[in-house]
Amino acid sequence: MALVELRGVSKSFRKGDETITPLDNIDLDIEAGEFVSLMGPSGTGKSTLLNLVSGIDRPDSGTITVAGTEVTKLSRSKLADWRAANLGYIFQTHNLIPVLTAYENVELPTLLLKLSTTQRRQRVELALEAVGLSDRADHYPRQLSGGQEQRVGIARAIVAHPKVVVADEPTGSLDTETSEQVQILLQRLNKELDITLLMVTHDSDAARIASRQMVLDRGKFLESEREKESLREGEIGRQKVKESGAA
Ligand SMILES: Nc1ncnc2c1ncn2[C@@H]1O[C@H](COP(=O)(O)OP(=O)(O)OP(=O)(O)O)[C@@H](O)[C@H]1O
Repeated sequence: MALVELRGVSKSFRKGDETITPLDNIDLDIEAGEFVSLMGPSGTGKSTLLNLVSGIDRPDSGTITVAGTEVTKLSRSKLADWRAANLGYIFQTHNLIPVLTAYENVELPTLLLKLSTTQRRQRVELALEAVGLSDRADHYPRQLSGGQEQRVGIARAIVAHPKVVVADEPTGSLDTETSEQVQILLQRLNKELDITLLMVTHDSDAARIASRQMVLDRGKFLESEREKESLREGEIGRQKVKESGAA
């Protein structure tokens, strides 16, 4: 069985009189140790998919199983504990708490786990070390660069040793150089720490660092390389227009 398994998953939302179906009866298998990137036009349901895999939202139909646990069957209270122990979430804007130091921000998810003080400290120190920020442990977010803040966000996502880490446009608000550093870091975490990653991105360079590249469009995953490539080219075109300030 794959580490993440989606079977017949559908999700719709109502917008006024209209029903939109970002995910229409989709299947997905992600094996342990894989790094999967997910691209697709804006509004196609990429974030919706991450929210379902992480149990933040529930599908209308279908099942989602992560590391043998059928997430779709868990009650709301069980889901919170399950998520704390099994799932890491990297946001586009790191969402760090400004009044807490880097160390305290990374420590937060571990407070939901049954760990001794020593175990907790070791986990936080290891996570900060993994992202190369041991020397910034006492710094507050405002004392860090954008790239360093994102690395703290990544340390926070991996500190509980989750089975899966989902990332929603982790390089979306970074400049090119910092974005490349974060991409290298994610690739290292995947290869060296064997962290299974599902990353949504609009950046085709970031998508290429993944071991498998998927594209979602109109409720379905695109299968053929030709379809995927033409969609990616469309994304690059849109990105260039945005960068030139024409949009
Ligand atoms: N809670 C909600 N209530 C109503 N509509 C929603 C909700 N969440 C998402 N949607 C709609 O579902 C569609 C898919 O949204 P989603 O955020 O998953 O897209 P996306 O592919 O991540 O987009 P982007 O690339 O712009 O971030 C959009 O039309 C969005 O407006």
